[in-house]
Amino acid sequence: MSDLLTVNGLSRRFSDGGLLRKRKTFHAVSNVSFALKKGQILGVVGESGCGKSTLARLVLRLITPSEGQVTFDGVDMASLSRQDMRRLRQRMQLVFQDPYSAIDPRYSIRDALLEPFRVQGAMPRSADETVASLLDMVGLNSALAASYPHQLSGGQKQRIGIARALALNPSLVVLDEPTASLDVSVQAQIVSLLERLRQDLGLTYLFISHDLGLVRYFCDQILVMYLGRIVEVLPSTAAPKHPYTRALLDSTFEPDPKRRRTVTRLAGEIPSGYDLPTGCAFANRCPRVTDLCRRELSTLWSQGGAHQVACHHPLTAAPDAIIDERSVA
Ligand SMILES: Nc1ncnc2c1ncn2[C@@H]1O[C@H](COP(=O)(O)OP(=O)(O)OP(=O)(O)O)[C@@H](O)[C@H]1O
Repeated sequence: MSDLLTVNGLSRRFSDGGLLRKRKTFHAVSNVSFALKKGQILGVVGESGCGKSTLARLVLRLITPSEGQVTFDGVDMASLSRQDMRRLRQRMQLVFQDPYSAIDPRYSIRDALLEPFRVQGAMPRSADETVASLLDMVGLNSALAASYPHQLSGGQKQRIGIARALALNPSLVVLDEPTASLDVSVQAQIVSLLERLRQDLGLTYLFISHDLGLVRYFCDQILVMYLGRIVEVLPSTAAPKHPYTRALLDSTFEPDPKRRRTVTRLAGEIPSGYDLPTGCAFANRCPRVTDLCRRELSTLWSQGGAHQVACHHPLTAAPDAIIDERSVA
């Protein structure tokens, strides 16, 4: 399987609005590299503010990188003219977290679904048929075409958001927390819809979430981000080796009491992105920290196969072996 998307040494810094001499630089994404194969689902996980959405916007070139390169299907996106970029955009689409703000409340569902064609200046010959087939694709009745967003439930709106993203037949879909604003039962329906669409349409997903449990269930490969950097790259079935990934996993809900583990609460504050520490950014919260961690940042190093970790003292025990005795009734 060939790579659809490759990202090399991608960084993005933001300057605050201070006067020139006092201006401070915020490191939102630092030196991120990965490859995403056609047909695969890559999860990007981390706490709020770790740079997930900035990474998504960089990949889609909605913002330009401070450094680094994004290659889509063999084409360096920085080399494209505006017109070529517009053409390429059809092949990479974004599904937003908040379906409420993603659809203009003044548009009927029909108009919302036809908008991508209008923007590209390529209206379909039979607009009604196109709208009906998009609605059918996401499991909605074609009668909804005449409705307005306020008449729809959150789940229905997210289905419209997905249909709109798929209208122009993209290859890559970036899903930015697509289920975060939905009820748990609706979340499960949206995840299974996304899985069916991926199989039926041969889509490739970049799936952004703060929920490691969901990412492990849905994705093939996972990138774990902490303060703008990748701290671990792991296949979804692998046991985490970075203490941060471990702590994220421990904080997810495990319905099976036999597999339930001790919940480790992360102590300490996330350092500021204005003032990155020299060593590991997780050092002040890490139970395994040593002087080496405070002094030197570990590069990502191989743990066998596709598994890589940026940690001087990676974990060795399998996670599910660590069971909280108190929770086993
Ligand atoms: N245009 C901007 N100017 C200044 N800082 C920004 C800008 N965009 C993002 N940031 C900062 O970069 C950091 C990363 O933000 P980002 O939205 O990528 O994180 P995230 O992991 O997606 O968080 P969340 O899950 O809360 O959406 C945040 O601290 C944010 O304040």
